[in-house]
Amino acid sequence: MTAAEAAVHEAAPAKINLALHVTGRRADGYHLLDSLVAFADAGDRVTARAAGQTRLHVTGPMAARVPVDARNSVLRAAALIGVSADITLDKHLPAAAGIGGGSSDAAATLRALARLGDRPLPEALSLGADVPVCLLAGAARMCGIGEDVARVEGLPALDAVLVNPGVPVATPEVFARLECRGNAAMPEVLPRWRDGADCARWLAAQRNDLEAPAQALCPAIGAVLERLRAGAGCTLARMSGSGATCFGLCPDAATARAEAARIAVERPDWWVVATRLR
Ligand SMILES: C[C@](O)(CO)[C@H](O)COP(=O)(O)OP(=O)(O)OC[C@H]1O[C@@H](n2ccc(N)nc2=O)[C@H](O)[C@@H]1O
Ligand SMILES: Nc1ncnc2c1ncn2[C@@H]1O[C@H](COP(=O)(O)OP(=O)(O)OP(=O)(O)O)[C@@H](O)[C@H]1O
Repeated sequence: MTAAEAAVHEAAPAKINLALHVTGRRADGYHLLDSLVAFADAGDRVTARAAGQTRLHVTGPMAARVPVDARNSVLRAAALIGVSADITLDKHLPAAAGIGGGSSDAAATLRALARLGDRPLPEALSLGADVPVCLLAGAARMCGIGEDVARVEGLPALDAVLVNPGVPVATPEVFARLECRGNAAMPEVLPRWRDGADCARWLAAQRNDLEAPAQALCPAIGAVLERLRAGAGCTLARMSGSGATCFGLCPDAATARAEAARIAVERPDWWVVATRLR
């Protein structure tokens, strides 16, 4: 088998918290969550080839934003699974952006190295609270501190615009600024949404409890939400994770592309993509 044939590719899609309710706090300071999570068709890409020693190469438009040493979530994941490989991370997602870039890269690395080394997937929570849901990489309800993940069947595909203002936001600082830590969970049983519009209406009654503390820390989030709401195309605009990326839901792909084009012209310094969440 040639080296090219031995290459294993895994997508590392952006994680979007369609709703993120903070329902409590554990004694160790970690917060209890109830979150509806979907994944975009935009993301990073991990390629791994068998090698005697693990090496990481980072390429792509966002490569300069991530560490290339042992702090990189890809190398942390490789160490956890214990399979050595030559790994390329093609980085397209902004870092520290609330869309789980590092977590999705870690999950993609685990999937790739499990295939390459014929190993079972290890317990992933030790790599970060978002890594278990990123291992699933499909619509899910995430509870506990992130370890309790259940696939959600029947989430309609949602056309969306993702917008990041280029300001990194540190997740611990956002959680630390939360004023209320005992908020209501989502309904115990999720509805059967008829279509994307029905889902967007339901989501409008849910929340991201981290939006206010993140906005206090990073006022650019307010500007992003304001731009998403300025056009007629988005039926719902909300922040993902601990920010600063926000998403706008649109009735169809053409509207998402048009809204993305409008915002990219208004704010050429922002990261803007039209995508589909599922
Ligand atoms: C905000 C979310 O992105 C929502 O999906 C995640 O809960 C955060 O996931 P993550 O970045 O993978 O989180 P980790 O790297 O494990 O934790 C970063 C920090 O966020 C805080 N943290 C994270 C998850 C959680 N359930 N409660 C917390 O309080 C803790 O201060 C922790 O030190
Ligand atoms: N592969 C990676 N991609 C992005 N960031 C990484 C990576 N490895 C390590 N990091 C570091 O992790 C930190 C968090 O980045 P990440 O993109 O995972 O945050 P996030 O999008 O806020 O994640 P979450 O939504 O899980 O909170 C950054 O400060 C970055 O330096």
